[in-house]
Amino acid sequence: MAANDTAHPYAAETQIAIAAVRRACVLTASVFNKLVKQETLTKDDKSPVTVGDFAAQAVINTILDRTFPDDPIVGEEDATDLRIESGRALRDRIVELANDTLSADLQPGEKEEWGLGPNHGRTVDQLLDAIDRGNYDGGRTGRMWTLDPIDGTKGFLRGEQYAVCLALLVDARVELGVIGCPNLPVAASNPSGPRGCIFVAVRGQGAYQLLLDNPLGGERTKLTIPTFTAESLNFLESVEKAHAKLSFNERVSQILGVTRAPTRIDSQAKYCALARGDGGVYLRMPVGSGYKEKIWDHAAGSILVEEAGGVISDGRGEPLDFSLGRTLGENYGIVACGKDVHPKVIAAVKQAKAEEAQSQL
Ligand SMILES: Nc1ncnc2c1ncn2[C@@H]1O[C@H](COP(=O)(O)OS(=O)(=O)O)[C@@H](OP(=O)(O)O)[C@H]1O
Ligand SMILES: [Mg+2]
Repeated sequence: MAANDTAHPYAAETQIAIAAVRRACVLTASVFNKLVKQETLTKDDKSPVTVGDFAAQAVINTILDRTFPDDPIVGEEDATDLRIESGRALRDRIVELANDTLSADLQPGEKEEWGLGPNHGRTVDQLLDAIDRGNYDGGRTGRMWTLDPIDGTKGFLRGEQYAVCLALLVDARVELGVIGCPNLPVAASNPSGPRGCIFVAVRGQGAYQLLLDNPLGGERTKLTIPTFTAESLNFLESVEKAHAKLSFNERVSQILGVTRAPTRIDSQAKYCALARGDGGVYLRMPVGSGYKEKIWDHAAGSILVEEAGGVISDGRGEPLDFSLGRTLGENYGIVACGKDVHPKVIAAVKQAKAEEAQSQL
């Protein structure tokens, strides 16, 4: 993968996606610094994340729309609540923030004609329409983007991990994934060191980590999932107990003989950590609430894992099916890890499921 090389398939899409995700990361980081840190919030006040979510989706969709106007987008947010009178105050903050971000100075590698840079302010209606470009229902054929403007909303509010996640799918196969992680340490070995990474993977071209500050001109690290022994393997899992069955993970790790404690990280930053070898297995099994995983929560992460040499499937070993609309409707859980470990994890998941069924008799 060469971000600046237009001879590669998806070279233009890659550059636009990196520029769009980077802008959204700058926006969300500034929302955190201005609103989450400084505003007096009640514990359950989600308004900063709401402002950040909508404004980031407006910015990314505006940038995508400018270069790829025919591409549909499956985005997490829609602007219905912003179009009514009671949404006016929120809408005004979002419009101001999105326009500030869209009109900020160009970075090296970003181009004026991509719709970035000074004098590209948008009207309220243009920005609401940009948010609603994310209303596509998904499907089996053609190109489509998936977008999660702030994945890991709880992590965002805690000042921990969250991710801006963008992927391009063609005929329901992920071809490009870009994930921005503003709070992720550049090196896991130096957790208090510099933070802010962008992860990029293009089908057949590998997976890379770039620096959020200087994604097109700075250092690029090729990512490969290392080989793990049972002793060195650890699990990457959700922080929120309602999102994955962590007791099940514990049993699977016992069956595998894992000795290291799990690492809990919010959002698709788990896929990024896996791709660069910070942990050996991302396991996410449903809690049984009937929740269906959303395609924007896994598309970008899945190609990152595959291009780093790993495998991703559901908990039964079946490939993820991105063709069924906005959810992974037919899949059951997620298992992502290195190729050598994958069959063992699937076998351990099946054993743990069988034990669970037995105990419920
Ligand atoms: N019930 C349930 N089960 C499974 N997954 C759910 C559920 N509810 C939400 N979500 C989705 O989880 C996304 C957050 O990602 P994680 O679970 O990996 O991170 S976290 O530890 O919860 O922060 C989160 O993404 P964001 O909403 O973008 O934060 C949701 O898409
Ligand atoms: Mg999400």
